[in-house]
Amino acid sequence: MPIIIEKKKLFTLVLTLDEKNRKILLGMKKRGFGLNKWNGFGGKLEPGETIVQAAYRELEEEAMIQAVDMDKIGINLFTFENDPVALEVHVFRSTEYKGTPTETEEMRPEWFSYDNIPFDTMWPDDRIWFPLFLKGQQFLGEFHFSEDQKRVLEQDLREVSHVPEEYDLTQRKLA
Ligand SMILES: CNc1ncnc2c1ncn2[C@@H]1O[C@H](COP(=O)(O)OP(=O)(O)OP(=O)(O)O)[C@@H](O)[C@H]1O
Repeated sequence: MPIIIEKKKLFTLVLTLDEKNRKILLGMKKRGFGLNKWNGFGGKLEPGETIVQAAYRELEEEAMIQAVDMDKIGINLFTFENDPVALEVHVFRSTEYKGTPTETEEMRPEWFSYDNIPFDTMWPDDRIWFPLFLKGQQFLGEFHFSEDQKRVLEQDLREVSHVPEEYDLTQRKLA
């Protein structure tokens, strides 16, 4: 079946690392899309906001911390069987922050060792691209999901030396 994209929605996803202690901050999603999964912090853009602004804002709203640094490390394009709306998720890596991670209405934050990331309770694409993310390698990913959002049916992940401003849909690998 061809993968048809009629529309895409932009999202951010920020993952905060404690590189010295090889730990990553994840949040348990308490409501909405991705409920009961561990994930980074992020969400949709607000009107008039840039992708980077949205990344800082969502981290602050959901984990109550302020990133000091933030590097865009990759973009993942998610599609779902029988759904023409693609999610374009801009992934950021942050290694320094101010404040204390605190539980909010949306997320319960917790630190995990790099060797003990709870992939079984995360989006199934995460275990595929996290290895590149953790070592700081920039990437572009495409993941096509089953209609029930439980399984990755097709995937393409590549390393890049520059992450573009937006995903060029004409260069898609899965189509
Ligand atoms: C399909 N595979 C996926 N794998 C990993 N991460 C995924 C994902 N699909 C979406 N994501 C992320 O999940 C968050 C949803 O955010 P979401 O709660 O919908 O956004 P936002 O906070 O704006 O919503 P509300 O304010 O509650 O409406 C957001 O970070 C987005 O990047």
